Amino acid sequence: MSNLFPVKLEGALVRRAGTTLVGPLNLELQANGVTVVLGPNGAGKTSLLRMMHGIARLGGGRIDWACSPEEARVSQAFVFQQPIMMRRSVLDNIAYPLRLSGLSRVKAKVVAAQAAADVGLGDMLDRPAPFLSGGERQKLALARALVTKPKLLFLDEPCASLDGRATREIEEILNRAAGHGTRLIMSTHDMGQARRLATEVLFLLNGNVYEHSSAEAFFGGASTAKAQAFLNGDIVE
Ligand SMILES: Nc1ncnc2c1ncn2[C@@H]1O[C@H](COP(=O)(O)OP(=O)(O)OP(=O)(O)O)[C@@H](O)[C@H]1O
Repeated sequence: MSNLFPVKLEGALVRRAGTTLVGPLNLELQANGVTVVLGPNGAGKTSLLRMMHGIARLGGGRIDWACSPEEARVSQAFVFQQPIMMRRSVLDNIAYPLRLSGLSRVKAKVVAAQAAADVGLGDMLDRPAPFLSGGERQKLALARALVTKPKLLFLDEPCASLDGRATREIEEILNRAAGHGTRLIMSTHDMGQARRLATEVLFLLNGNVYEHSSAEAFFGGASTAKAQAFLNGDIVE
């Protein structure tokens, strides 16, 4: 259970060069579950996640967490589609956020080694991150994000361009994290993944939330024609 929630967005938007990328959005998310953000290319999925995480500047409106903004900031992490790694070992990459949070070098390495083992990288501790495969790199990104035990984890298409096996392994890690109480908000283009992981769906179109419903309701028959067309694999604009 997380004390960041409910989070309320009121008129929240992101602008870039005079264009509104996402919003204005009114949205309330509750403490439990896995929110999957769906929508066609350019719908604003990445912008929404970045706005909520505070790495895209709020150009209007507000985002109110159930805790202070500072507490919300330190309680969340973000996994990017193309994770940025230090050109150092797997262990050093995972230990880095722990060192930043003040843990001693020795303690950080012990905790990081366990986190690496938890995502299946236990036998690659000394391998330089640039030498990892795409799937291994994404597991490293997850270990690095989860090692500080965030209450909320954003993921932007975490399995894009990964094969079925790597995707399954990543989903197992995400399920475990969710089971341990980490709130997940993620975008994906993989409808199978959305069905497997989502407890609720945010369907975005043209920078706005077009549908917000339980996964059961959404996949059972979306309530808007455009969401249903998207589910059917049609081109939606
Ligand atoms: N830095 C930027 N400057 C200008 N426009 C941008 C910028 N980043 C995104 N956009 C535009 O904002 C809109 C929303 O982009 P966003 O990446 O949030 O969509 P998305 O749903 O994540 O798309 P995709 O599925 O293709 O990743 C798009 O039209 C995109 O071209």
